[in-house]
Amino acid sequence: MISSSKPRISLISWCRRFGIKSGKPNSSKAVTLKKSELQRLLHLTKPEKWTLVGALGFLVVSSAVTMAVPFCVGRLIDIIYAPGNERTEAKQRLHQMCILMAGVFLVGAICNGGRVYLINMAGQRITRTLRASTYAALLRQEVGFFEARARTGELATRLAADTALVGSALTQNLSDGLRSGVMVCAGVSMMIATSPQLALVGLSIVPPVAGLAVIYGKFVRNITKKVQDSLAQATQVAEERLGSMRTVRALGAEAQEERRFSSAVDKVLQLASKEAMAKSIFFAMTGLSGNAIILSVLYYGGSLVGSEEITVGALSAFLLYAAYVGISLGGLSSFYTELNRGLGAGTRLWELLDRKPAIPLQGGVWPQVPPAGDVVFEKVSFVYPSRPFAPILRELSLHLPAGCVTAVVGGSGSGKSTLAALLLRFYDPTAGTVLLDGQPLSALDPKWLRKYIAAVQQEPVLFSGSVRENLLYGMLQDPLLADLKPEASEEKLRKALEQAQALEFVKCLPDGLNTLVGERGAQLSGGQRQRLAIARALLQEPRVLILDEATSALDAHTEASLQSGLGPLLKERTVMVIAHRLSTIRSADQIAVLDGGRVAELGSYEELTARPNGVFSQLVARQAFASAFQSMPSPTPSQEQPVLTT
Ligand SMILES: Nc1ncnc2c1ncn2[C@@H]1O[C@H](COP(=O)(O)OP(=O)(O)OP(=O)(O)O)[C@@H](O)[C@H]1O
Repeated sequence: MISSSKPRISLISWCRRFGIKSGKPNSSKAVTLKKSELQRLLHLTKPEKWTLVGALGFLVVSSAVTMAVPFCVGRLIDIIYAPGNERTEAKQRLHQMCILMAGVFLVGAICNGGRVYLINMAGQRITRTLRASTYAALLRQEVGFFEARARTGELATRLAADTALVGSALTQNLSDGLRSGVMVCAGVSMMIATSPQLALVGLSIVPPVAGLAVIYGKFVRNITKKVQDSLAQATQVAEERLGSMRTVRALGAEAQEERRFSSAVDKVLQLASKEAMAKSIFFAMTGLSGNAIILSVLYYGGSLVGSEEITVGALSAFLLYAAYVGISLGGLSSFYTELNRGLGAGTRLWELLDRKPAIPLQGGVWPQVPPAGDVVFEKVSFVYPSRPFAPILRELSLHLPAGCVTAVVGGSGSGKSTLAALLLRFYDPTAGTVLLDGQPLSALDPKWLRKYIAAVQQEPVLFSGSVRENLLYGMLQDPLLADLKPEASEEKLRKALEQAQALEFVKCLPDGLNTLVGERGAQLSGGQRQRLAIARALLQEPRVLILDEATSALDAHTEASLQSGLGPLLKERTVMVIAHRLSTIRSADQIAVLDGGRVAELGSYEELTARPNGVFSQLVARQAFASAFQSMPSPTPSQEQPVLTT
């Protein structure tokens, strides 16, 4: 005899093996089936309610047809086994019954097809809405959110896979589950109506299977979240590497990348195999239970037929109902599995959809007049959210007077680009304030702010599309830039390109302004990308312009003509120039030298070079020494921006 404690021990070890703790709440990362989450998931179906009601109607009819089959088959068998003296009448009834059944089957098939179509359409629409709102939620997040971890690939997976999982869990799966539920209820009722004793034998298996299903469902929810997480990590690895193919090739890192990706997908496989193991145990047990029912019903039913308590037809109908109930119970368990997978994926999506960005996209003071452009950094301290223990700026104070060109210089990593990022309000300072015309940036509407501040970043990015689309990027749809609509005139485009020294090369492109630039502008040179980015910024006609190493990829001649072309334009605005080549900032109104997270020196080029031991003088001296090597060819591995691995 098996002791009563034995199954408990094996169940506990089974649970442990799959990371389910019995009795106590699961680990903090575990997903529990909360009523509110289920409600939220179901809420997504609201816009599709009429489609789903239609599908439900079809479902009821098609299920009724299916459940009528065993009854009809039972009657047919009894007709076939009719005694000799009733044979002629039986033949007629058989004929009528078959015609009736053929008609009913046709209706059933049409309803089933209709159900599947409606459900699929509803599923696709829910997935579409979910994708769009997740993408919108992503776009609302502050810049720091995307840097917290290397996560663009992960986010792409959420957009593609998690949304599809939730969409199908709510529609296809819900419909199949409902169908199974209806069939189980109807089948059980018919079993009881046909023979209550037989029904008792047949249904004795349901309670233990239901218990198993609860444990299994909990496990599937947890493992789905883990599988989706590790899949997202694998996608992240692949996306980053494939997007930087030149660097991978130049450094001969293909084999290393192959191994890295293999180990990432190995993790997915490990988790998926746990899931498969649980699935196999569950399905094997439910299948075995189903067959055990059929066997015991046949055995017990046979004796009932022998004692003439039920007919052969009734036993056949009962067996068919039992089989349908068994299949539908299997369907219900799949429904339960998929619902839990949907919940697992849903939890990850809610995290994104509910996240409030640290810096909102809009909201705040919207001044009626454009700013004069007076910028003040007042005792600004800053650490990056992803590196909270590495202070970059320490109580830095700096005034950028309106209409003046301020150059910001300093050693590599001294915080120059960080200063620009704070001015664009990509981040908020951890202490201190950045002011524009005396107003803290945090009080101003970020949309208003970015209308008047433009930046040409150190590594300007162009998107796949034409040169024209890139120049007008962000302007076409923005009603705030109405003065540039419709599509900044050709003349304006031409002028901006001319000022950015880009007109000549754009003219030489195969389709001029309509030439496609490739992914991230890969079909253009670094210098061409920089000049297009400058033209894009000029088109915006900003009051404050940030040029962060904006001309670093240009040859000395093009850079000089660009500077002389830009000269008059820069006079009208507040300009922050970040430059390594110190010779290019001679004409700046003032130069701020960053060192140790503060402004170490401030003055004109002449004033600063006049201080023999000053930080700026040392920078100039070091650069003069380095320029002695300029004529030597640089060993740049590729044209791609230098890429570091995560
Ligand atoms: N997104 C980020 N997350 C965390 N740390 C960052 C981030 N960006 C920059 N840093 C760190 O902040 C410091 C300042 O970087 P920043 O880009 O402002 O320097 P920089 O003076 O512009 O350098 P360079 O002249 O080399 O471009 C560096 O130590 C850098 O490692």
